[in-house]
Amino acid sequence: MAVAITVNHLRKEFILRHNRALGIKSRFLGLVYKDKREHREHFVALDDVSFEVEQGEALGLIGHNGSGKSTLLQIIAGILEPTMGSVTTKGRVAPLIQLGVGFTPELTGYDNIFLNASLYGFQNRDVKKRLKDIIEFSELEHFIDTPLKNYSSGMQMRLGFSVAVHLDPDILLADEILAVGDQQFQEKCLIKILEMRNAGMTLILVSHSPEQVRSFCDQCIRLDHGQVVECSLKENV
Ligand SMILES: Nc1ncnc2c1ncn2[C@@H]1O[C@H](COP(=O)(O)OP(=O)(O)OP(=O)(O)O)[C@@H](O)[C@H]1O
Repeated sequence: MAVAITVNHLRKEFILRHNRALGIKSRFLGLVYKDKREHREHFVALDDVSFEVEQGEALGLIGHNGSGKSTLLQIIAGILEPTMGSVTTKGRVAPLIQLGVGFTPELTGYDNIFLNASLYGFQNRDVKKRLKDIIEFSELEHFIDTPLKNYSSGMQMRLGFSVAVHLDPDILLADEILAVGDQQFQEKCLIKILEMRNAGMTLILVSHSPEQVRSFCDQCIRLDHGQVVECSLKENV
């Protein structure tokens, strides 16, 4: 089997600023002297993370709040740069990571479809061929000429999901995005993901639902404070 995603000794540090405790004097001195300014901490969000996902395989990513799951997905999607390490992906990656990423609030749903698809490298003429299916799947026909800023979070998710899955991704990165959809739409999305998996798509699914991970994934990884902890679908999820 060919490998679709390789994550190689990934490390991500964020800088945390601690300036709440600074008194007026220190803040004043901080304006003049660099070393008196806020205290900065290098926070390690991902620590030496390595794994591979084969083509057509589905990996479940689990872990407590703040364990590094979204950070990892954003690095795989190319949205964030790692501090150290590397990621390679094979094929077209569709990141369903954060609501609103790749969309412009002032533009209508219709215009956002073209904008979002262009970020995946699609020409307008190719989008037009898929337009009917994208709008129909999202069930947003009535609101498609409304600016995105007037969409609810569930409506934004519907549009984002519909665009992503109609652009033939080889790899889908899904970060709890379905959580904001209503139950009927969630089920429709899960069926669509299953169909795409059957057609050979690779999937990374971040979820807090053990049931979802067990029914969708072939293997899983648990992150604990940014480190990979072994995880077995049968015993740990
Ligand atoms: N831009 C940033 N600056 C500073 N710290 C950040 C930044 N982004 C994420 N972090 C920190 O990195 C850690 C991992 O965050 P991340 O969002 O990846 O966790 P998560 O596992 O997806 O959490 P959840 O289950 O709550 O979605 C957290 O402690 C978070 O505060």
